Amino acid sequence: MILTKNYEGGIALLEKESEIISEGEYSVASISEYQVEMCNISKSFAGVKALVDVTLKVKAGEIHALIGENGAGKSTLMKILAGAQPQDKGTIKIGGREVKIKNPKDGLENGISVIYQEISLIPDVSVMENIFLDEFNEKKNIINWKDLKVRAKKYLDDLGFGEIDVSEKVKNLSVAYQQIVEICKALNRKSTVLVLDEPTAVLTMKEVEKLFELLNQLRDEGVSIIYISHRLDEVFSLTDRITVLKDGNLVNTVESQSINEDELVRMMIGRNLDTFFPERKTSMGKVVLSVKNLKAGNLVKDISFEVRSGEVLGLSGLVGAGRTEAVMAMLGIDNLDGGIVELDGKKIKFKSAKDAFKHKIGLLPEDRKSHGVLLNMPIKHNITLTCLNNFSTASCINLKKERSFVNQFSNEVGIKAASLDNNVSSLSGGNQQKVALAKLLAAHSRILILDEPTRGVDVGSKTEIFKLINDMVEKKCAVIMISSEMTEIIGMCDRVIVIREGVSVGELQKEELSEINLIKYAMGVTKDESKQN
Ligand SMILES: Nc1ncnc2c1ncn2[C@@H]1O[C@H](COP(=O)(O)OP(=O)(O)OP(=O)(O)O)[C@@H](O)[C@H]1O
Repeated sequence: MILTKNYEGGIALLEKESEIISEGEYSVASISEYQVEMCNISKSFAGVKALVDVTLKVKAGEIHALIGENGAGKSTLMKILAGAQPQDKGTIKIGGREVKIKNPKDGLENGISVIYQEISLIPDVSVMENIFLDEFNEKKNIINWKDLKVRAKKYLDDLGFGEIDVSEKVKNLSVAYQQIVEICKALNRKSTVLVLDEPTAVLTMKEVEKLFELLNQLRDEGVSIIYISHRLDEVFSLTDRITVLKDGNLVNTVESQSINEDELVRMMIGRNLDTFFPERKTSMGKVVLSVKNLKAGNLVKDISFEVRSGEVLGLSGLVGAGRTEAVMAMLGIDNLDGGIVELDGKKIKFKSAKDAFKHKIGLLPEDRKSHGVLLNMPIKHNITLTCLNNFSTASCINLKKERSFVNQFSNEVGIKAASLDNNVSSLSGGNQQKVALAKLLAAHSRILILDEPTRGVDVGSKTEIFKLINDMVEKKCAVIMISSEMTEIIGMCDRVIVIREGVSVGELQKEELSEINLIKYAMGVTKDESKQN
């Protein structure tokens, strides 16, 4: 297969070089308006209809949003396009020509690159090796490391991420930086179809801006971009057309300019959304947890905060500011190099997450797949893992009691699953996140630390999750919430500590919370100046 430009600036896929007549002109009978045509695609997993007769058509030089509730079938459709999963039925055309994409190699050869929600880089090798991985093969046994370094650096500089060390192992990078490395890898493949699954979930506003600039640039170069997101503001600001899926079915494809947010939400969830941030009765108690002058590794230099029972404390800041790292060190998961942690006014040193859990402190980790859930265990066991004692007598689990709890609880959290006996790995990304949260809520912790609690969760379910958090807070639970979504911080928190470059630089009360104030603190503007706005 040969990928070449067509006369409209789009991309054509030719079988032989002889099909090219002159630049931009070739002897293929018909050239489709669409770069990607997935027609009547169906897919089932052991009785679960993930996709039913879905058609998706994406033009060259278009950013096309693919949206829908958790479990609607978005990732499955993209996995089929990339060759990660076979469809049961339906055809795929790329550049007007029908193609059989049987495996990921076929996907790559057809110019398709997917950046999944869960990063798929090799953690133990360097940034540059990950970017150029496709270039390593047995024929090329001499690697020009100097050249790789220069080229990797250029990609990162061009994207505005020159601070990433190309020789650093990927596992040592933040999730946001790992995502940038994934994008560099796709760019190096000269992909003509780029799929991004929730790419901004871990990026801050500044990084999102940079990413959007890059995506607009790629669109202008004729790349077809399929953009999966639960953030509707992004969908409107970035994309040209939107395809909505619901329960595995196509609802519609519309021009982004032709629809407003309420109409889109109705298409997605089949109803209106009343209040996004539900009301909470606030009644704060005394300080339950406090940290002073926390120091850990290079990222946590001097962080102090305290949280009261019945309070939601936000930790805000740019990606890499040290929020997650501070919490990990506080709980003894990572090394704590200095500072004081107090629980109920008494000095304490947690040895591990398990130790913290014994003190009724629960953590919802940022990396759901590695730390939040046990993927190869049933959904029901994941949920009751933290509260098995409630259903056990004399080391025997009362299975009936356990099942009834799991049924009720998974309903409350809104987990969509064919059966709660299925493994968590069979769930969509957003539903896995809900299992991680359910597991934590079921433990009835008195202090909850939620790191990006609604990552990958659809709009309707976000509201449900906020209600559950509010219920816990009304029962006097103290919540520490780390979130890159500023609207979420503003809508949910009673108070916010802003962290910049490993230091807690400011505290904002509820009435002071605004995007502009949060950004100013995060970027280093003094408190008095920020309050004037
Ligand atoms: N490997 C699998 N085994 C069993 N069921 C699966 C598997 N992969 C997906 N499913 C099911 O297919 C349906 C669609 O899932 P998919 O991941 O495509 O949803 P999604 O729209 O991407 O959701 P999200 O927004 O949560 O990422 C879900 O019901 C899911 O549980």
